[in-house]
Amino acid sequence: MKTVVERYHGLGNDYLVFDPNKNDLKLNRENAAMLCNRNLGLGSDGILEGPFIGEKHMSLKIWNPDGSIAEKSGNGVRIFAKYLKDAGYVQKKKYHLQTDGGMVEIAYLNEDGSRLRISMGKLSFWSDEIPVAGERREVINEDMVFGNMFYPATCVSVGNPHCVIPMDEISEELVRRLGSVSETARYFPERVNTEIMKVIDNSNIAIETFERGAGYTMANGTGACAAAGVAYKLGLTGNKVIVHMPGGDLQVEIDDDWETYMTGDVFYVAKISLSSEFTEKLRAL
Ligand SMILES: N[C@H](CCC[C@H](N)C(=O)O)C(=O)O
Repeated sequence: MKTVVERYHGLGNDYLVFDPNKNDLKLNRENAAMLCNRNLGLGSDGILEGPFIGEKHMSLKIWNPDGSIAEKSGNGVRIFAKYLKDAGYVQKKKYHLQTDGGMVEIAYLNEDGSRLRISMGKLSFWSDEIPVAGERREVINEDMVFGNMFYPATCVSVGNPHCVIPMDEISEELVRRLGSVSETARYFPERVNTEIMKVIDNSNIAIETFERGAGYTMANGTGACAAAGVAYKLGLTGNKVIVHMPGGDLQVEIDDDWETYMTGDVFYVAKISLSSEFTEKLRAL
């Protein structure tokens, strides 16, 4: 049986969709990492495995390129929803999708499903829900030491853990340097996604992101929601912001009980058929 995957990206954050209903290869942390390897495999910021058809809802499994599992991915769920439409799994314009980080609601905004609005669930700043080590508290503007410097960190769960640091100037170089330390810092029992954030005005922010289990990426959907939530929590912006990232923009809206909505595009790149030699190599891992 040929192993076939589909490549999509959301604002340059690229994913492979692996449908277990069409492939007999079983994914594990080793072969998922090999598939995502940009030299030895296909290269990707992660794998979206599914759909798993449940009684009431479909679900997916999100693999990071280091082989770890992510509870949620914002670009990932937009891409997966586009795949579900492309592959004929869904006819509705609105439905719920189950992730390990909670239920999200998908809404297609155009005919081909390339523009979507996702309700990403409720943000939580509570340490035990992110998680952040130490006594239970909201983790707001806490001085955290990364490397040999203090940074004012506000941490938030979007279903996956985020550490957001407001800065006057942001850059790829800075988030790579900081994120490679913060990802595995002692504060974060389950590691963390790091976003550095520049507030432009009351309805615009810019971020650079270093993802847990993936490193630097051109865009981060849950990261955009996390940064917008932190900017709003700190009173730096209103509840509707455009999040500017190197790969493009996402619109984020936060309602009164911290339910968060993300609107953005995705792009279908290719259907890829793996060689039998590579499939056998993956099967042996
Ligand atoms: N690496 C992240 C998951 C993907 C996040 C990002 N690609 C997104 O679009 O939300 C984690 O381990 O939590």
